[in-house]
Amino acid sequence: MSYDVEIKDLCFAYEGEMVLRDVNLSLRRGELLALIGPNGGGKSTLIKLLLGLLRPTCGEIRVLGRLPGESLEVGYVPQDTSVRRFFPIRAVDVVALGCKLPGRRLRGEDYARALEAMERFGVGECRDMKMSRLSGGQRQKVLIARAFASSPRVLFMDEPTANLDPASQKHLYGELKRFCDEGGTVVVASHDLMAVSAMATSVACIRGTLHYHPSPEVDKASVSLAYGECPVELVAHGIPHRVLSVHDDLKEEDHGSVSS
Ligand SMILES: Nc1ncnc2c1ncn2[C@@H]1O[C@H](COP(=O)(O)OP(=O)(O)OP(=O)(O)O)[C@@H](O)[C@H]1O
Repeated sequence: MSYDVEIKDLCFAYEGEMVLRDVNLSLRRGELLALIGPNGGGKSTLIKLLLGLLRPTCGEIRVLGRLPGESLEVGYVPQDTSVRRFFPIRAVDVVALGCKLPGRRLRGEDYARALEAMERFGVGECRDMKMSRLSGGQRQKVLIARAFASSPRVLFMDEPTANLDPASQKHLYGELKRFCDEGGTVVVASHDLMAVSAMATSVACIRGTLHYHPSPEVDKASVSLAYGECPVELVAHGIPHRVLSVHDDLKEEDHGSVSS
């Protein structure tokens, strides 16, 4: 079985300080993984490792069978959408650059794809505006459009809905679901537990290490492991309910790592 994303015995330290350890994860094609966990839990660090922006301290990562950063079929939405105030790039250039292949100039076809994606995410009218003049939500939508416009097989998204209004969030979740139904694979970090649980096919709780759940229903014990003791309500299969099930005995899942 080949996986779109494979992580084996990963650990990572910033300047000697270990922030991720014993991380194992295997994602099949079509999977939409919601990455949840508290502030500082390691979600952004894991996404940066998947992108090749950081290198593992130990262990291995493969994305589409290659080292992180090697595949061109990977789209990314960063958590930080801020841009330098005086950086004079237009929104449409940001999106078109996401479509450009390395080693060649931007072409008309890149701009056509960029505009189509910008229209799809409701920022077509921002095409000629400088990034620094856009609102936080508009900037986020431009970066989402960029990720989709690059025709990815795999999308990594770090808090992509943080600046979006409810209608735009719903639209993005619909697009992500469609992307996965058509054979794409997504890892999305989010604090929006209800929404991600409703759209995800699997959930990983991360707080230093990773606890994988092959379905979007997360038991209370795992949420406690990830978040501490805060009460959490989740939506699974579109039906709101309070998560009550507890299993003391966390077990090895078939293709993820669950440790106690
Ligand atoms: N560049 C860095 N240098 C040193 N430590 C860092 C750096 N970036 C993050 N960390 C630390 O790594 C840990 C994990 O941070 P990370 O940003 O991955 O968490 P997160 O789950 O994405 O948090 P949030 O929900 O707040 O975005 C934190 O303890 C953080 O302080």
